[in-house]
Amino acid sequence: MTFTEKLEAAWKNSNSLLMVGLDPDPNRFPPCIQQSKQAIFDFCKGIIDATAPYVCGFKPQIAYFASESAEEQLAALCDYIHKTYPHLPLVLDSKRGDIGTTAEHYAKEAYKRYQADAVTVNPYMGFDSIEPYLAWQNKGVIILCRTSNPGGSDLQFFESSSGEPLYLHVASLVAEKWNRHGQCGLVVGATFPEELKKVRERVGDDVPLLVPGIGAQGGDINSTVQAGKNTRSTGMMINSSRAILYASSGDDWQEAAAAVAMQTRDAINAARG
Ligand SMILES: O=c1ccn([C@@H]2O[C@H](COP(=O)(O)O)[C@@H](O)[C@H]2O)c(=O)[nH]1
Repeated sequence: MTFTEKLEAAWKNSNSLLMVGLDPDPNRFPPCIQQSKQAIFDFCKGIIDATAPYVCGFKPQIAYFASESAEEQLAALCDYIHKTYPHLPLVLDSKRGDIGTTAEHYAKEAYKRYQADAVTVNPYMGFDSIEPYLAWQNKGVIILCRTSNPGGSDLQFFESSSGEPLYLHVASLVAEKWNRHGQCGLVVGATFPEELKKVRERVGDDVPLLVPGIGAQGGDINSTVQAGKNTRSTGMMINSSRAILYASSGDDWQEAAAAVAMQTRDAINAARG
């Protein structure tokens, strides 16, 4: 099964466009978890089990694991997701970008070591830096387009000679040239619904958008869904990390995370119409 087939099935069967981001920060773990030798694994597993009924997938952010020398815990977590929730796509957020020979190893890291269904990548070094990911024909390649952070405008709004901003050029390149196996997606922030709408118009129905920026970054759910949905009222993995992970720092952390995930899914679904 390809990444996009798995994602389509998850959207339909879970009736959810919500993706939960796994950004484990040990300083914010509840006290009952902090003593564990594998606290990062235990915390993320607790969040995954609590929120799985409400999501279309999970997005671990590799930096949170690597900075704590917890790559083995990330690998164990990815294995756990695959075995326990085989219907839910796993998107590794690593935003890699390098020359082809090195990119081959980043692709192997994502798809083999971590068994990711898809990985985020940075397009700034051009097609030969993306090509090694495309060699894994069933796997997803989710390319940064219009990121959610304020500084994203510094470069992504830079205009080409045709007057087109760089982020739209990236959207066209991906949709028209790079998407060889139909497994490419784009990252577009919920904090910029106008640009999200332009990207959706540019790429049509079949390029999935990974949309971070609701929750802790303040993106509006209704505007996000109106701007980014496709004609089937799907097409997005709308990510929320901190607002769900740290909904409570007490003993009720799992219940609180589940409640926020359910509310967020319901708000997204209400906006889908
Ligand atoms: O443009 C981007 C691309 C990726 N991210 C990542 O998404 C989550 C957002 O976390 P929140 O706590 O929901 O703000 C995080 O892992 C970022 O690295 C993004 O925010 N914007």
